[in-house]
Amino acid sequence: MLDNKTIKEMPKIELHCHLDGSLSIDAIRQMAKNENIQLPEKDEDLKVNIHAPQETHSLLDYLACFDYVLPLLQTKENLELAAYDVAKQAADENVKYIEIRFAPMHHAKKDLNIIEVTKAICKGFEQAEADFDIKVRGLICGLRHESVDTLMTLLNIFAEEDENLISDYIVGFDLAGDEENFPPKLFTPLLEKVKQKGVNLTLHAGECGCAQNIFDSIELGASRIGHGVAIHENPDEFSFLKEKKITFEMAPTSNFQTKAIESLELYPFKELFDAGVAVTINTDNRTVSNTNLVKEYCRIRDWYDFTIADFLKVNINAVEGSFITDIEKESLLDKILLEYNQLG
Ligand SMILES: O=c1[nH]cnc2c1ncn2[C@@H]1O[C@H](CO)[C@@H](O)[C@H]1O
Ligand SMILES: [Zn+2]
Repeated sequence: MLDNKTIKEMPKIELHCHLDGSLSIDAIRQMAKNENIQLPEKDEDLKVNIHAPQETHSLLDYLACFDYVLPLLQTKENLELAAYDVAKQAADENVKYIEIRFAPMHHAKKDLNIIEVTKAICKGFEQAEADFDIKVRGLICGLRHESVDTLMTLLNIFAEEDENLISDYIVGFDLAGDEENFPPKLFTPLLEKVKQKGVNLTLHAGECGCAQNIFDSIELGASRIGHGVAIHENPDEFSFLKEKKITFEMAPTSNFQTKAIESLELYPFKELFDAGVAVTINTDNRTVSNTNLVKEYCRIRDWYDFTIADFLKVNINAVEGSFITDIEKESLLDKILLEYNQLG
């Protein structure tokens, strides 16, 4: 069986990681200091607030855990620090390319507008790229409980053509939050606009037991699906998903925590992989799920006895599904192939 050291050394690509769910304890403490906000002194006490319990009752329970850090994420300085911090953690896990997603509206509760929020986060990405061997891009999350009219304003971020930092770093759009009460079809007018603008689309879907949300999301233009766990109900559709080259962004720890799936026997990762569907491995939320990408790879190894070649395939899937240009994909692929060839 593959050892942990080799897994740590493997070059990795991560497509599904939330900024607000992935802050290190050091960064949280620094941000609180910047804002004069008191936190519990002991890390043990702080962790109770920032990690979701191993067993939450539902996705909504899990989502409640994000509230704690949001008051810290309302200034340019802290947003830049947060973006840098998450990219740094990923670089430490030998992630070579990461797409970090965030909901601008979560961070525009005080003085900043959504453009200022986005710019500050992109600055953090830029600094991380300068300091570490990692390429970082950002995705904009719309929150499903917001009205379509409100969410439409997020598309202004993609109109900032003369704003180089934003157009260089922001590569796609997503809908996150309460999938059960706000299924994809509600957002048809919004997603039509996303399509018209030629913005890449990934959607959280099939995290609440409803496989139809996956098919609706694809119909509405998503080339990638966040989690997609409910697809286990529809094995007959795997060939359709393969043909359509739909990328599944799965996150083992999170998927069990949110009750997206009840048992390992039902978890569709391996069936999708064997059917040639483009599955990928992600953290979702390093802090809320108390994980990192090395731990997620170890889980997959333990469950399915994955080999280096299997992990390479998963990473090729991730490169192909990423929202960078074909030329960038080629050079990223060359880079990771070189490192894989030097392993074990
Ligand atoms: O697994 C998930 N499913 C749905 N929404 C999520 C998940 N993880 C995080 N968020 C939501 O995305 C927002 C922006 O990062 C977070 O604040 C949280 O509400
Ligand atoms: Zn997510």
